[in-house]
Amino acid sequence: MLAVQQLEAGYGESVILRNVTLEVKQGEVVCLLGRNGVGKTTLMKSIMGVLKARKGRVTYYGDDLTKRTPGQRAKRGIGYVPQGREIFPQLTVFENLLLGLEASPEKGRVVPESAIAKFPVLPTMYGRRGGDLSGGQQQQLAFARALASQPEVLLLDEPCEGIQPSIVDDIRDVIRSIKSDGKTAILLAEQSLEFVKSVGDYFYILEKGSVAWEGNCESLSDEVIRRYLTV
Ligand SMILES: Nc1ncnc2c1ncn2[C@@H]1O[C@H](COP(=O)(O)OP(=O)(O)OP(=O)(O)O)[C@@H](O)[C@H]1O
Repeated sequence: MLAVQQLEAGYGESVILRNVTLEVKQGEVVCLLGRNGVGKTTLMKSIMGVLKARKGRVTYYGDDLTKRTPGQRAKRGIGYVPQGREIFPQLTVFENLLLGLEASPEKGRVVPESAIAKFPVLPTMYGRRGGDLSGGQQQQLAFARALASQPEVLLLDEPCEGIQPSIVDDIRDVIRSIKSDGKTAILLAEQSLEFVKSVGDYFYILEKGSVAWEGNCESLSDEVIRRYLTV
């Protein structure tokens, strides 16, 4: 459903991604792996349209999104949980959630129960400012905010980074439950191989901004890990 074809992207004079091609299918969790700085976040931003592609294409059900704005991509069904979460610190938890509805194709709806039910802690803190939440709570809020528009594709950029183990487990359960409904595709940038193996179906490894290896998560061998992922 989501395809990236021969994508090139970068910042200023520097080219970060070169000739990246990948595909994310409905009901699958596709993992994006690679050492620090290889371009995982840059790829996420390019798919979302926060960063413009210099070459290549991003398509969704065959529809070319490459020239579309991030808002248009969100309305088309792509949800994004950025690295670092990007919660609005001065807004309340509830207001942060309402902002997720801005990406919804139909305006004026309420935040769907399905988004909230996955994070039962959030309704207990609706009136608190986003900036006063712990990192793990902010991550849950960012995730629920992305789910508010009921996306068909979810881009998750290192959702477990700096998060306490109990919340990592909660996030794993949420990803599994989304996967089990079979409707949503997930692209997950992740450093933890244990996490990848517990939720992932397919993986792509980036090295120097290009896809260096890909395969089913069960086939992720120690040799591939040593060659492309060990620091
Ligand atoms: N806004 C920016 N301006 C210039 N260079 C940038 C910018 N953001 C990232 N880079 C550079 O692009 C390269 C890829 O960074 P990116 O954040 O995409 O990697 P990553 O694989 O997500 O790394 P990490 O696992 O550490 O998050 C790095 O060399 C980084 O320094």
